[in-house]
Amino acid sequence: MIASDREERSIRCAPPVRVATRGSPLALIQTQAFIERLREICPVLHLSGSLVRHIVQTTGDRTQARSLADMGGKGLFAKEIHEALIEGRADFGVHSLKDLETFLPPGIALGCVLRREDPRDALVVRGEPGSESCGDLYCLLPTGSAVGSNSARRQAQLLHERPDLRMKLLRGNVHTRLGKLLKGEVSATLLAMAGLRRSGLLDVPGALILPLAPERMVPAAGQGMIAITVREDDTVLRELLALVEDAESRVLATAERALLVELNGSCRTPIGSHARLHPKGHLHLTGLVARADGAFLLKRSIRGEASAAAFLGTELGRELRAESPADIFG
Ligand SMILES: NCc1[nH]cc(CCC(=O)O)c1CC(=O)O
Repeated sequence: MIASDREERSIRCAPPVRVATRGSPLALIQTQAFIERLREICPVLHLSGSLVRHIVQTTGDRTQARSLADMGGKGLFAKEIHEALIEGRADFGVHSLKDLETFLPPGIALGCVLRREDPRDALVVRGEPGSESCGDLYCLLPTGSAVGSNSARRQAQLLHERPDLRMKLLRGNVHTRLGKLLKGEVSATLLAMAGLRRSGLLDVPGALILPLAPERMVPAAGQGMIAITVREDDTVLRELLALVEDAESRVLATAERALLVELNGSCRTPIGSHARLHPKGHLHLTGLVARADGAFLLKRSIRGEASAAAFLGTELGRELRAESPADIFG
């Protein structure tokens, strides 16, 4: 039984397996995490040459546009990776789930998600540990402080609490943004804990990292999850990915993304979507819709059976839509 199981698996992961990824430091770290999981399931992939990394430069990496939203938002980091799969140059694509468009192109499937890292956003402020004694995180920022962020979702939620803050665009990868903060270009920035943690940047002298509760700063759908894409018709590799999948994370991703499907907002509409599983198997989903200036902000939650993840996302999406001004998803 076990022997035949093994035999079957070794057939199913016949090398070489080619993994497409962006070349950013975080993308490479995430790709390494995927490769390690794959090798646990499929030891033959330890052999040299059995696993090939294919680095793809995406539109999102190339552009210096003012803001990614101006260029069409999400998917800008994924397009060339999808093309590599469709054209048969690679077998798997590695993505941050939150950067993956809501509707994948024909022929591309979401093969699996890996175990979720910390899904929270963090406010990162210049300062030394110990200076966060004021009781409330945001009070570290004097009135009128400049905060660097390109995310309409983060800006909206911060401005809703602190309309006095000034938002500045701050592009670049996690390292670049931290560098700009330390140089004094801005007083603070907002970053994903997952990116900071995976990049080993939780302990940077001069930068104080203050994680924000998901109820206060609702994360993006899929935040903290690595997603693997695969050709839809590649049944063999899809079965392999099913073994890599983290089932709980997939349930969370399903609920969070069903909300996006229902709202189908433009990439400029700030939308937050965050699911959690409670010990008795209940799923708790929080959704957020706002205007980028924070003047309008709507937050709602829903609870239900984890097996109804997609339904809960759709229901909460409907509720948010019904209560929002008609023009907000324009
Ligand atoms: N928008 C870029 C991006 N895409 C994924 C991450 C971090 C990892 C994750 O959230 O899964 C980041 C950086 C950030 O938002 O701070």
